[in-house]
Amino acid sequence: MLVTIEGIDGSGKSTLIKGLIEELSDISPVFTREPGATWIGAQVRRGIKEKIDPVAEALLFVADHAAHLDTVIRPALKDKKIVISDRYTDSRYAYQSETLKGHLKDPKKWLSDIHNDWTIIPDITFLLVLPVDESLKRIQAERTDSEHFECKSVLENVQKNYLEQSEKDPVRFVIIDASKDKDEILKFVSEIIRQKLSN
Ligand SMILES: Nc1ncnc2c1ncn2[C@@H]1O[C@H](COP(=O)(O)OP(=O)(O)O)[C@@H](O)[C@H]1O
Ligand SMILES: Cc1cn([C@H]2C[C@H](O)[C@@H](COP(=O)(O)OP(=O)(O)O)O2)c(=O)[nH]c1=O
Repeated sequence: MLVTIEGIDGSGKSTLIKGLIEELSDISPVFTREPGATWIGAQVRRGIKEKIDPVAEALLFVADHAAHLDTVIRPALKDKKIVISDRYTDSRYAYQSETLKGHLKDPKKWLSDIHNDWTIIPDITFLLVLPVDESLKRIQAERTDSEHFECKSVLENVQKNYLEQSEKDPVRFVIIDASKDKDEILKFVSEIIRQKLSN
């Protein structure tokens, strides 16, 4: 089973994942992430830092996804493992629909077409939703250097793109009010994963 955790920067994904590692230790899921589970992911981070061309950056994210499927996701699913990924394809649709604006005629169509034949759709996606001002406050509280995605206007549209995605696939998406207490979110998410497993 493939579970993905999505949301804008600062929405609480890493915190939730840290909690799930403990909460779900009895069912030993494979925890992974995008970008970064593969060596290509390391180049993606370099690309973000160096503010490379948005099309090049998008293609690096897609290449990282292809390598991630090949080296982590497919083998784990084949072993009947539960896979939980911190970010996945919905991040691409949400963020690169923004960054590719003005560079491609129809970024959303391009992003959908480029994944279509080969990506693996998650079984369930938890989307952490939070007012952008709150997420920026959380990020500023803990980080010195911010990435080019981490600004109000971009994150407002990124969150809109996420919600648009969730409306297209209401069965797969579970919307989480990320302003709730982290332990309450953790309890809710781990219970849903267990329920889904027992179905
Ligand atoms: N439910 C929550 N309520 C309040 N603060 C939170 C909550 N979840 C995470 N945080 C804090 O917000 C900041 C960003 O959380 P993080 O999990 O790193 O977000 P993300 O991985 O989505 O960028 C951290 O300082 C974290 O402690
Ligand atoms: C996976 C992915 C991430 N991103 C962005 C989201 C983040 O701002 C940045 C780095 O991701 P990440 O390391 O998850 O940062 P954070 O912990 O702040 O969420 O890359 C994309 O733009 N497209 C993608 O496909």
